[in-house]
Amino acid sequence: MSRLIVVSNRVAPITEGKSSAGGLVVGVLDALRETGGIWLGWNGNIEPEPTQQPVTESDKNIDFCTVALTQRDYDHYYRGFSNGLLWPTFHYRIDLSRYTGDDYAGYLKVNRHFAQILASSLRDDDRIWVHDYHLIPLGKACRDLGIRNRIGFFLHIPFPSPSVLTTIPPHRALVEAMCAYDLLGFQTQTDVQAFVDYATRYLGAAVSGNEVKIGDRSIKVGAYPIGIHPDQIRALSKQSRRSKPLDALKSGLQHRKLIVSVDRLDYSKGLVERFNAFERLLETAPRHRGKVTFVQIAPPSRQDVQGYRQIRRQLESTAGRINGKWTELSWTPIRYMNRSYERALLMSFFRVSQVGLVTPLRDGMNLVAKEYIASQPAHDPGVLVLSEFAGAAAEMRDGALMVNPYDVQGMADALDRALSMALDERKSRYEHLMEILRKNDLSSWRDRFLADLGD
Ligand SMILES: O=P(O)(O)OC[C@H]1O[C@H](O[C@H]2O[C@H](CO)[C@@H](O)[C@H](O)[C@H]2O)[C@H](O)[C@@H](O)[C@@H]1O
Ligand SMILES: O=c1ccn([C@@H]2O[C@H](COP(=O)(O)OP(=O)(O)O)[C@@H](O)[C@H]2O)c(=O)[nH]1
Repeated sequence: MSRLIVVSNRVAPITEGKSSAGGLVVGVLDALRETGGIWLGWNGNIEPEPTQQPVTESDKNIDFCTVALTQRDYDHYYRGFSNGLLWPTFHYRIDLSRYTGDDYAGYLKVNRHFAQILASSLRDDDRIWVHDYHLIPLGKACRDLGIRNRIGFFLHIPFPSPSVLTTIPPHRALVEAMCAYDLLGFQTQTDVQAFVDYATRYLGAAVSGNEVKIGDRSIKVGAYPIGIHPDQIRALSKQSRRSKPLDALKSGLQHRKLIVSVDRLDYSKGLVERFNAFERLLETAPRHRGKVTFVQIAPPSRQDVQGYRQIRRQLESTAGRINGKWTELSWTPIRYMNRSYERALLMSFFRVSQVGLVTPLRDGMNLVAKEYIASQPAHDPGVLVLSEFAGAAAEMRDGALMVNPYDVQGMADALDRALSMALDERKSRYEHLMEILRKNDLSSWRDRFLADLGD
């Protein structure tokens, strides 16, 4: 039978239950658990010499094949080109992006290395599914080694419009490399359109239906919004209902309402704007003072990449300023935590909250938005306040309260509306959203992508 080989920079921790604060790992692990397969990627370690032979650990039906990176590769490939240039640019933060030729060379080198590792154990009928911006040139590197298997690529982050993409010096080489894949998957139709716009304008592509023709190559493109397993999340949200952390959260609340947010500590997530919106709510709707607590869980991420330390300092000072001004002896308005929690616990926090506040400035999808809804009790659901710039907005705009994350007053108004919403309206919004989450669940993401990739 044909094997499925998944390749991504980050690979799930093999220990069940260990928290992993990133949507790619969460989504791919859940999807692979059902089909089984091989998952190749970086093990998160730095070693003096490049790994020639990946270490394989098997867990049930998945073989995890991982390699270490050298310090130099980590600096140029992960920290430099991937997270110092591609991440900010693809999230429209060209002010934060830094290009160097050495980073680009290191990025290509690691991609070639991954291709060699793949080539060494590949069977003719294996299907290869490559994930995310770290590995854009992997398909081309495979083709250069003579690999003819079906290879699909899924981008978890937004694909920027051509005017932003072209700020990347090797933009043309990057997009040409994408054309080595048989199928290109994006989170939303907006991302697909941005890719098609670039391909037609800069590469002379002709588009017909979901096929993009460039020279003698024909590539399928499509939107495959990543989902969750809503019923599993629902079950998870109830699993920790008697846990100590949940008890501690509830006893700290003292029956106040709860607004909750969970994000990696990333400048793309709009945290400062969100803190300011919560303060604006306290200023403009005084009835909420002392009556609502905002819990922000923000595990540190990519702390050695420029831009991330700055956002951390900025947030600490914003939270300190707001709490300094508004805290009373018996109430702290913002609880800001730089730590991660196991997913089951997070879901139980969502379940007891009244509002899920998800307001990224840009986001490929944002699984937290989907998990928030799936965790709600059907008889008394909370309200999702969602940024129009999250990929999740394409599916969830009719059930969530939509906001522009740059509009502090607009977000404060949405919070006020969410906190005051009548039960009937909350229920009908929740039911509508659950229907969508069930229809576009994680299995359908995987199955649609693999069906289009073909054998
Ligand atoms: O691996 P890290 O550098 O620690 O970063 C964590 C992951 O962040 C990004 O996740 C994205 O994928 C999610 C699932 O599709 C999506 O909902 C979210 O909007 C994206 O930001 C990144 O794309 C992953 O490669 C990282 O592993
Ligand atoms: O402390 C944490 C914080 C986040 N997550 C999970 O990490 C994922 C974050 O994915 P999302 O798509 O929202 O954003 P990303 O971090 O991938 O940009 C979600 O499944 C969260 O439940 C977690 O397990 N523990």
